[in-house]
Formats: sequence, structure tokens, C-alpha cells
Amino acid sequence: MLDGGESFTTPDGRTIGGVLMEMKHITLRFGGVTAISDISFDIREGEIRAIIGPNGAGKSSMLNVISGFYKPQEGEVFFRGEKRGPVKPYQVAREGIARTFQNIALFEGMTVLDNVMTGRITHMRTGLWRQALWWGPAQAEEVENRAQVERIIDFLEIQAIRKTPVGRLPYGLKKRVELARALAAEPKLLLLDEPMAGMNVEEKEDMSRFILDVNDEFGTTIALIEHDMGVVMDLSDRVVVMDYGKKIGDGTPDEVRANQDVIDAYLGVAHD
Ligand SMILES: Nc1ncnc2c1ncn2[C@@H]1O[C@H](COP(=O)(O)OP(=O)(O)OP(=O)(O)O)[C@@H](O)[C@H]1O
Repeated sequence: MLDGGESFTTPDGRTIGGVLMEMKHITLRFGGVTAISDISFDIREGEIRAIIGPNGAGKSSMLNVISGFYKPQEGEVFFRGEKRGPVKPYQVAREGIARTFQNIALFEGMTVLDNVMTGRITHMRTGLWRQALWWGPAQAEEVENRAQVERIIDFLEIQAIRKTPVGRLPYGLKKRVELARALAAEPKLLLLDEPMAGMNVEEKEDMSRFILDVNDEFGTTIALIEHDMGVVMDLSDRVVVMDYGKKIGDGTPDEVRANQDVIDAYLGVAHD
């Protein structure tokens, strides 16, 4: 277990470990706009952690800080006990963080299988020259990559469409392919950007089940952002609530539901 507090057991019997990621006093500004104002919270190993809030609350900005895409003007980010320095997003990917996007970012002309394969890039170690020659280590690596990709395709129940170009798929399935690609990287921490946005009820139920199964089967820690509060309450172990760039709540779904500031924010009660 990593440093940073006691582990705890969830109501459904899963063990949540120590702190995997810690955000300390994060402030992020865009010119005169303060998108995130002095927010601290942690993400523990094995948990499903949601960041919710009304439109413009600062959730996407926070996800981009976690993924290393935005560098906050103030505050510190710790991942696996180490303070993050100035990193490029690909270095964050190598650290074991993968993400999906709110607006699907797949290669529409490529098959499902090839799209999921692109998620293995961070695991490709042999140089292009050896790969071109299909020689020795490159061959072994390719076999290993294919096996992992097939495992994920089976797990997310997309075998039947593995040779279909992504552009031909309905929205809900595209989202599932995006999840598959992120999982192909075997992330320690998986970031989901509004995974249920634009989905119908049935697709939302499917996606919820897959998120829970991924967490359970692979032990992947999951952080997701969402503005629809109802969607994440059944799914998450703990929830951070943001409003106007500030943290107004943090706790279990029950604690957050009972928090008056959270109720006010969602009902649109005016701020002082
Ligand atoms: N690149 C940017 N440049 C300038 N301002 C930005 C930028 N990104 C976000 N903002 C501003 O920061 C604030 C927080 O935006 P953010 O997109 O993080 O919120 P959000 O909670 O994700 O909203 P939504 O649910 O609508 O996606 C908003 O006032 C927004 O206009």
C-alpha cells in the first residue's frame, strides 16, 4: 500500500487503499478567470472518485490538471508519492494515467481493433527499425500487445465489431471503444471525461456497469467528471463537488447529498 492514510472498506466490501494522487491547494487561472480556486483532495488506490459540479464549475480544468495538460499557477500535484514537476502529457501517460474525452477522440476510418491498439503505444519499447523487420523482441512485443488488446475487447463485449470502422458505430459503442483504448494502456489511474454525456438511459446503464467491472476486474483507480449528479451517485465511492471554481463538498455520496451547499448549487441558489 502507498503512503497516505489508512485503507477503508466500502459498503459493497471492496478495499480502498492509500493515497494514489494528491492535489494540494490547486489554483488555475485563465487570464482574469479563476477556473480553480485553492482546491485540495486526494484519490485513493482502487476507488471510483467523481468530480461533479454545475456547468462552468471547473471540472474539465481539474481533469486537465490531473492529466498534466494544464499546469496550475499555484499548488502541487503528487502521484504515487512523488511531486509532479513540469511534465508533458505523454510523460504522464507513461506514469500510468490514461483518459477518455468528452468529445470522442478516435480514428473514425480505422477499425475498432486498430483504434484500441493505439492505446498500447506507451508500452511499445522496441524501435521502429526492429518493428519494421518484425525481428526478435518486436515480434514478442507485438504478440503481447495483441493479447492484451483482445482481452480488453472481450471484456468490454465488443468482439462482434472488432473489424468495423469506428465511424460506422453508434455513439454509445464509440464511447465503449474509447474506454477500451484507454484501458489498453493498462493505466493505474483512468480519467473519464463525462463518460455518460449524450447517452440514452440504456447506454448509461451499460457504461455504469462497465466502469464498475473495470474497477473490480483490473483494480483500476477511476476518476471521472460529470455534471449530472444522479449518474455518479450509485457509481462512486467518494465525490468532490465543485462550484464556481471552489470545492463545496467532499465525501461519500450520502454525505454529499446531504450537504446544503451542494443542494443550493444544484438548485441554482444565488451566491453572495
Ligand atoms: N481554455 C480556457 N480559456 C479561458 N477560460 C477557460 C478555459 N477553460 C475554461 N475556462 C473557464 O474556466 C471556468 C471553468 O470551466 P470548465 O470548463 O473547467 O468547467 P466545467 O465544470 O468543466 O464546465 P462544463 O460542465 O460546462 O464542461 C469557466 O468560467 C470557463 O469559461
